[in-house]
Amino acid sequence: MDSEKLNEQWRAISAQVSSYADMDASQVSAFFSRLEPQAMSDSFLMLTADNDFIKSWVEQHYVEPIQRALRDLTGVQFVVAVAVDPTQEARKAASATVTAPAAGNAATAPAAGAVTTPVVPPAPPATGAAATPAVPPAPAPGQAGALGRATPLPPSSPMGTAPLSTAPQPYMPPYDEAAVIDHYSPQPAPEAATGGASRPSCSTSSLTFGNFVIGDSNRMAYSMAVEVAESPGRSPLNPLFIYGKSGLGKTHLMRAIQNYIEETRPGMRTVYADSADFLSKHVEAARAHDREKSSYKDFKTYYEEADVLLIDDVQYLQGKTQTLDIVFQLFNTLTAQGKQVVLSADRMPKNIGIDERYYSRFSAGGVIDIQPPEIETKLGIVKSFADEYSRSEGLGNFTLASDIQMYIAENSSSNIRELKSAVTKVIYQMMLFNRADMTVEEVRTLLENHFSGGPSRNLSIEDIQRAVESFFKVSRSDLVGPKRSRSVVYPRQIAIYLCRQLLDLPYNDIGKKFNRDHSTAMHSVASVEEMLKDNRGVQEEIEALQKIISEYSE
Ligand SMILES: Nc1ncnc2c1ncn2[C@@H]1O[C@H](COP(=O)(O)OP(=O)(O)OP(=O)(O)O)[C@@H](O)[C@H]1O
Repeated sequence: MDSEKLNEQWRAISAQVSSYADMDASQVSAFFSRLEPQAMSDSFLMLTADNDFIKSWVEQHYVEPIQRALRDLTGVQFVVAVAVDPTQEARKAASATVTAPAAGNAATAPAAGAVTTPVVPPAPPATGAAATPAVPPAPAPGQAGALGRATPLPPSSPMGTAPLSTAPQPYMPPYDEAAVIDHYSPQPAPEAATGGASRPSCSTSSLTFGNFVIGDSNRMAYSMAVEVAESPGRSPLNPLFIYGKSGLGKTHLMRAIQNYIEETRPGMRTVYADSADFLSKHVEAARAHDREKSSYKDFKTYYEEADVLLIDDVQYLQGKTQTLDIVFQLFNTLTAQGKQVVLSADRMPKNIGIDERYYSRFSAGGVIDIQPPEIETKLGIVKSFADEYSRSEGLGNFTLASDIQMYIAENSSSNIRELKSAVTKVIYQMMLFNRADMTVEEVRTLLENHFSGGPSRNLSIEDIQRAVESFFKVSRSDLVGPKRSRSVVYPRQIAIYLCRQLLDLPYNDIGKKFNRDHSTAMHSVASVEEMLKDNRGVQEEIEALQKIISEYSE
């Protein structure tokens, strides 16, 4: 079978799997993007996965639905084999650690036009009492579609010094075309659909799966968290390591796992520890040890007896060797007994600056990042938070006007804390002065100094593309087109890098504006970061470009 036919067949099989009521179409789509069909005969289908983790996940969760789809489509019982293709992994090298399975559950119906509705696990196999909790309402419609919008420039953005005029011949680094990851896709990829099902929420904390708004930026992390909550201690998600910048929802997911388990498996002991808190308790226990021998033992026992241990923000332990050793011992003790460990950090394990034996063990299970939220996700969070706030404050039928919601979503940075506090501020103002009819202009004035982006929130991807085009003398059609010559690839990578640094947008959104996919955008950023480490020419160009671009946003 030629490859075109094979791909066509695979698409039909994927569509069939997605159509099953017990499958979450968006997760199937996200997950199957990590698979490639290699061969198909009358009763045999061979697939390759990015890596071992994906392979074993597919074997556990998707081989049976694929066989079912094949049976439904052909009437024949197929054998489905999955192998690992290291080339595939290499092509997606930039996303090597973003290997995420999906919880095999249906999703809540999406709000019209929005892509931000929580995916939710079905009631887990309850080991104790615990009725399935009430389902909170799904987020209301957001406004769909890509918004070519103004986004903030981080206040800390380095502004360089080299003026454009001093760089008549832009520097070009050595170029190896074969090594370029470049998935050119001028046709926008179809939006992943979200299915529908009931979802749990937990009463013990406000941070639950039920009020976690899902978008492309966090769907996989959410799915993995759900999977862990449903089946704690099961490989391959033990340990689970969630990473991402501040305020993107790592703690929310960890607490949601904890709450879900506490509610559905009352016999299990879950322990959540913030690393800073863990460190101070450890220091305290070590000090008290001289006076009272049991104190250190008590400290350790508290964690050792956990069935599920969640340690948040482990980057905080960098350089704290003794505490890290304790974490590592606990980690080994618990995982060896099949107890679940969940860790989080603001960066991937290998970038934390800890001993290799730690980070390689921490990376041994599921490693997943949370990306900055897309505009639709932010909108979903604004809406959901406003609803939650008005419910908890007993504000009755209060709603936040859609233009105000959009204003906040568009202007807040990726840190959801900033977004939430903007909503609180607006609602508070409305209530305090009995001004439910506040206009978006008034909200703009109220929030004038609230957002961290400052004046550069008027910057867009197009502004950066324009600056890069004139700097490197390339045309827009080349910058976003299929060409892979060195003179085009390098400026394209720089432009993508700058978009990521200055606009704080998800890779997917950036990739789309360059007709590229998420992994190509990620790879571009990783390549430039690599060059920046020791290449003065590249550093100077980036500085010069940042200076030019900063003028656009003044
Ligand atoms: N997808 C989401 N849906 C709803 N609320 C969210 C979402 N993501 C984040 N939040 C909210 O944003 C706030 C910050 O999230 P959280 O504390 O989980 O971030 P974090 O990634 O752990 O940050 P840090 O690294 O600084 O600890 C919380 O109030 C959380 O509930």
